Amino acid sequence: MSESHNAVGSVDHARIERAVREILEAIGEDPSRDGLVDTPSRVARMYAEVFRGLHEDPRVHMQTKFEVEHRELVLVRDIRFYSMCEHHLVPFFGRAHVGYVPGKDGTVAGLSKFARLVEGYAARPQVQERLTSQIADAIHEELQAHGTIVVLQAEHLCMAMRGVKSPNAETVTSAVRGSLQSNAATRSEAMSLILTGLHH
Ligand SMILES: Nc1nc2c(ncn2[C@@H]2O[C@H](COP(=O)(O)OP(=O)(O)OP(=O)(O)O)[C@@H](O)[C@H]2O)c(=O)[nH]1
Ligand SMILES: [Zn+2]
Repeated sequence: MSESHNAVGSVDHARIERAVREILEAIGEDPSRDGLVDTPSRVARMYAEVFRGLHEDPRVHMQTKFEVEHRELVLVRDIRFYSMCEHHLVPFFGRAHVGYVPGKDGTVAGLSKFARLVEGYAARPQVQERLTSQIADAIHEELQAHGTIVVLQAEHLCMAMRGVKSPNAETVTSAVRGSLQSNAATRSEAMSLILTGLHH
C-alpha cells in the first residue's frame, strides 16, 4: 500500500495571517495591541515550518540507498519527533523507533535518513496511527526490506492540557511488515530491543 500524497500548492502566508487575526478577535482579544500585532505573521511562519511536510515527499530520503552484506536487523531508536494532531491542531510528540531487516539485495539507507523520514511525515496534520504506518510503508517498499517495524511513543497535548486532562498518558503504536510481521521470533527480538530503550 503506498501513501496517498495529497500535497497541493504551498503555504499561503497572507491567508493564515488573516485567519489568525480572525481567531484572535473571535476569542475576544485585540489583535492590534502591542504584544499581538506581529502574532499573525509569526504564526504564518510557524505553520509553514511545522506543516512543511505537506509539500514534500519524505520517501525521497529512502532513495539514497546502497548495498551492504548485512541481512539482519538494523534498528534506529529514540528518534525525537514533533507533530500536530489533526483533530485539535495542538502538538503530539515523542520518540520513534524504526527497524528493518534488509531484503535479499542488502539494500540499506543512511541512518540519518530514517530521522528525516520521520520528520517529513510528522510535519503534517497527523494522527499517530497514520504517521506510524506511513513510516513503515516507506521503509518497507522503498528499501524492499525483508521486514520492517516502527514503534512510536507519544504524548498528545490535546489529552494533557485540555479535554480529559491525562498528562501522563502515553500512546504507543506499532506497524510491522513482511518477515517482522510473519515471524514471531524475529518480531519479539526487535520488540525487546525497542522496549529496553523505552523511557520517559
Ligand atoms: N486515534 C487517535 N485519536 C487521536 C489522536 N490525536 C487525538 N485523538 C483523539 O481524537 C478524538 C477527537 O474526539 P472528538 O470527540 O471529536 O473531539 P473532542 O470533543 O475535542 O474530544 P475530547 O478530546 O475527548 O475532549 C479525541 O478522542 C482525541 O483524543 C491520534 O493520533 N490518534
Ligand atoms: Zn488532538
